[in-house]
Amino acid sequence: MPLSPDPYSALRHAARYVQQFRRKTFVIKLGGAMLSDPKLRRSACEQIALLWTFSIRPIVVHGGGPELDTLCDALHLPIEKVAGRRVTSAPVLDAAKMVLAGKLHTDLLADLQAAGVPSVGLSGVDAGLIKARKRPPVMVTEPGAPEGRLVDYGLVGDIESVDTRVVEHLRAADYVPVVAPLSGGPDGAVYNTNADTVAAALAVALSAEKLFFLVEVPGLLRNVSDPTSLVTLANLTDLATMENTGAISGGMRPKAHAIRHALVGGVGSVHLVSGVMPNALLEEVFTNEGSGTMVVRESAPKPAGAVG
Ligand SMILES: Nc1ncnc2c1ncn2[C@@H]1O[C@H](COP(=O)(O)OP(=O)(O)O)[C@@H](O)[C@H]1O
Ligand SMILES: CC(=O)N[C@@H](CCC(=O)OP(=O)(O)O)C(=O)O
Repeated sequence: MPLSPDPYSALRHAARYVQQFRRKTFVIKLGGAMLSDPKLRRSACEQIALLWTFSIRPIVVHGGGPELDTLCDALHLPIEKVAGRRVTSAPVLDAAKMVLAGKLHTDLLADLQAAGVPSVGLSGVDAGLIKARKRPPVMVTEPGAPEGRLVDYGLVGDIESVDTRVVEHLRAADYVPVVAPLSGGPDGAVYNTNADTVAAALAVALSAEKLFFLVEVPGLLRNVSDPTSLVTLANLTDLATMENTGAISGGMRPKAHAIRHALVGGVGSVHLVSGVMPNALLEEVFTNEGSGTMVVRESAPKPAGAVG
C-alpha cells in the first residue's frame, strides 16, 4: 500500500522505518540509463536527499554506460558488450574516464548539491578505494548459445580489494561519497569496472544494510518485454533459475552477479527499483509493500500450515 494521504498517519508509518534505518548504510547505485535524463537524475537526487535527512547514510555509485556509448559513437570507437560488460580498448578506456569520472560524474554531484546533499566525488582510483587486476580472457556463455566462448575484455578490472578508509573519513565529516566505476591496478594502471560490481563490493566492504539498483525498468521482470511481470520478492535460488533459463539477460547479468556477491557477503537485502517512477526509492524504503524487487539470501520459512 502506498503511503496514506493523511499526513500524520503517513508520518507515523514512515517513522518506524526511519528509526529502523537510522545511521544504517545504504549503497545506492544509479544506472546509466536513468542518469542520462536530467529530470530522472534530479528526482533520484531528491529522494537520496530525503534519506540523508533521515540520518540514513547513503553511498552513491553511478553507472554511465549509455553516455559512454554516445561518446564512443562520436569518436568512432567500437561498442562491444558481452554479458552486459564492455570490451574496453585503450581509447575506449580514455572515453570511459571522460564520461565516468568527468561529465556525468560532475553533473550528478551538482544535482546532489542542489538537492542539499553535501557530496564528494571519487572514483575507485582515489586513495586506493577499489584495487583491481586486469581480467584475464574468460569463457562466457550467452543465453541461447550452446557453448561458451573465450572473451578478452581488454582493460576491464576484476576487483581484488576495497580500502574503505577514504569513504569512512568523508562519512565521519557528514559528506556523502559518490563513486565512479573505475578501479586502480598496480603500477598506475586504470581499469574500467562495471558499476554494479563496484556497488556490490562497496556494500560488502561497508557491511551495508541494503544495496539499491535504480534502473529504467520497474524491477526484476519475469519477462523483460512485459513491464507488468514484476517479481516483488526473490531469493538466490530464484535468481539462479532466472539466469539459467535466460530470463535475465544483457545489463541484468552483471546485476545478478552483484546481487549474489552482496547477499553472500552479508548485505541484508538488495533492491531493484525504478529510477523512472516518481518516488519509487522512497516507496521501497518506507512502505511494507515496496515498489520494486527485494532480493534476499533465503526466503523466510513458511509458517506451519501455509499453502504453496
Ligand atoms: N529479467 C529482467 N528484468 C529486468 N530487466 C532485465 C531483465 N533481463 C534483462 N534486463 C535488461 O537489463 C536492463 C538493466 O540493465 P542496464 O541497462 O545495464 O541498466 P543500468 O544502466 O541501470 O545498469 C533493463 O533495462 C532490461 O532491459
Ligand atoms: C566493464 C563495464 O562494463 N563497465 C561499464 C561501466 C559503466 C556502467 O557500469 O554503467 P551502467 O551502470 O550504466 O551499465 C561500461 O563501460 O559501460
